[in-house]
Amino acid sequence: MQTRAMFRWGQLCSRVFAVEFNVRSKSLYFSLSSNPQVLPRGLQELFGDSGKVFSVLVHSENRIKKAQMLANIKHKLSITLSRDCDVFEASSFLPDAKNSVVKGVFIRDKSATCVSEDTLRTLQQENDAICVFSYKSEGQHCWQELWTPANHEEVSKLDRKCLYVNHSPEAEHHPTTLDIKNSDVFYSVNEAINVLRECVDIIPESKEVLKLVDKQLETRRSDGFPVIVIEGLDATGASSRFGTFPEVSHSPESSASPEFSAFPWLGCSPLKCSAPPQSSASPPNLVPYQNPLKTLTCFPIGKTTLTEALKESMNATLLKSPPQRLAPFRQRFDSEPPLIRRAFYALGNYITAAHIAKESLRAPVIVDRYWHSTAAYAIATAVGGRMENLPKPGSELYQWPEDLLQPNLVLLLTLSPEERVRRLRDRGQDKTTEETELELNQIFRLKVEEAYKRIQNPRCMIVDASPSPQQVLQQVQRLIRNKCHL
Ligand SMILES: Nc1ncnc2c1ncn2[C@@H]1O[C@H](COP(=O)(O)OP(=O)(O)O)[C@@H](O)[C@H]1O
Ligand SMILES: Nc1ccn([C@@H]2O[C@H](COP(=O)(O)OP(=O)(O)O)[C@@H](O)[C@H]2O)c(=O)n1
Repeated sequence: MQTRAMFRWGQLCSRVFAVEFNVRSKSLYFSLSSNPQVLPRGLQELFGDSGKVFSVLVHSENRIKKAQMLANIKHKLSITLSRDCDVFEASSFLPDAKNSVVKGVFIRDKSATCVSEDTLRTLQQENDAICVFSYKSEGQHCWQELWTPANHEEVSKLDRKCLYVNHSPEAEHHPTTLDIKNSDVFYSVNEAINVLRECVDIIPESKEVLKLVDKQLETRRSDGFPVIVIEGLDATGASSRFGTFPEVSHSPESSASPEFSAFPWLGCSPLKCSAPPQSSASPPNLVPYQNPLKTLTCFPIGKTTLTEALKESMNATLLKSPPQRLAPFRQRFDSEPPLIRRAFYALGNYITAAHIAKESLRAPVIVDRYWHSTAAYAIATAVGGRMENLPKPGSELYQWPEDLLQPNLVLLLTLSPEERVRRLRDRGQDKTTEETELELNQIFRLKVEEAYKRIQNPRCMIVDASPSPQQVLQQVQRLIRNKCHL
C-alpha cells in the first residue's frame, strides 16, 4: 500500500521511464503527463499498434526483498509467458538522482490469451511491492494506467486517472548507472558486509562467510614481494540479469561462470522475445531457463596455464579470489540476485587481500582474479543494452576501493574474436549453435572488456593470449620484470 502510494499521480509525473528495446540502439525514454503528445516513431514502435502492453516495477524499502522479488518476477515471467510475448528490461528514475532507480520489466503480449494479465494479477496480489501498469494506444497517443489491487479502492480512485505517455530526452547517464554503487559494486568492506548481514535470516551461509571475513580481515601490507593479478576475459560472458540461475554451479566438473547464461542475448534486450527484433542479438523462440551448462561451454583463455607457469618460474605463491575457503558457498551465492552475489565476491577479495598481505612477505604472489573481475563483470551485467550505456570513463564507479589492498600489476588476458573462433574450431567444433551463441555474447563481452580497461588505480595492462602458452608466459615475464623490477 505504502509502495503503491509512491506511484501516485504527482510522483509519477516527475519520473522518467526507460526501456531497453534494442541492444544496438539507444534506450527508449518516456515520461507521463496529463497532456497528450504525438509520440516519436521509436515510442510508437514500442507501444505498438497491436497486442497488450504492460510494465512492472518493484519497489521496497528492503533491498534484499526487492532484489529477490525482481529476480522471481523475471523467472516467473520466463516460465509462464508464451512466445508471443516480448519482455524487456525497464526502469523508472528521477533524472540524475542517485538511488532513485526502480527496476522492472516491460511486456508486449501479442497473444490472444489472458496469460500475461493473469500472471501479473497473481504477482501483484502476492506482493504489494509490485506495481503493474498497462498502456493503451489510440492514434498516435498512448496513455498509462496503474493497476490497482481489488482491495485498495481508495488508491483506485486516485490512480485510475490516466496519464499520457510523452517523449523524454535521453538521460545523460544511463539509469542503471545511478544504482551501481553498493548495489552491484561495493567500494568498502563494510558496505559488502552490510548486505550479507541483512541476508543472514534467509541465507544462513551468510553467517559463515561473515565469520571468515572477521577472522581474516587485514587490508594493509608492508613492503614485500610484488603482487601480480592475472585477469581473464572468459569467452562465455552473457549476463544473468534475467534472474537466478540455480543450475549454474562452480563444481569442479564445471568452470562455467555465473555470467554464463542460457540467455546469451541478455544484458541486451529484450529479455525474452517472440521474434528477433531487427538488428538485435536476440535469437528467436529460445526456451527460457535451459541448463546453461548443457547449452554452452566455457571457453578457456589460458589463465590457469599461465598462473601455474608463473608460480613455477617465479617460485611464487598462487592465490585465488574468491579463495578456496569460500568454495562451498559459491554455488549458493551465484544463484542469488546481483546485490547478494556481488557482495559475496567483494568479500572474497577482502579475504584474499589478507592472504596476499601475509604471503607477499615471503615470496612474490600471483593472484588469479581480483577486484577487476568483480567490478568489470558487475558493471557490464548491471548496465543493459549497448556499450555506450556503460558509466563514462573517469566515473567514480571505476575507482579501486580505498580499503582494498592494491596489487603491483594487473594483467588482463584477451583473445581476438578470430582467435577465439579458431580455438573453438581446433577443439573440433564446427559453426555450431554454441559458436553462434558465443558470437551473440559479443556485445556483453565487449562491455566487460571496456569496463576492465576503464578501472583505475591500478589500471590493467592488456596481454594478447593468442600466441602459444610459452610465448604468453615469456611476454608476461617480460612485463613483470619491467614493471615490478624483478
Ligand atoms: N596460449 C594458449 N594457446 C593454446 N592453448 C592454450 C593456451 N593456454 C592454454 N591453452 C590450453 O587451453 C586449455 C585450458 O587452459 P586453462 O589455462 O585451463 O584456461 P582457463 O584457466 O582460462 O580456463 C588447456 O588445454 C591448455 O593447454
Ligand atoms: N574476484 C572475483 C572472481 C570472480 N568473480 C565472478 O566469477 C566469474 C568468473 O568465475 P570463474 O570461476 O568462471 O572464473 P575462471 O574459472 O574463468 O577463473 C566472473 O565472471 C565474476 O562474475 C568475481 O566477481 N570476482
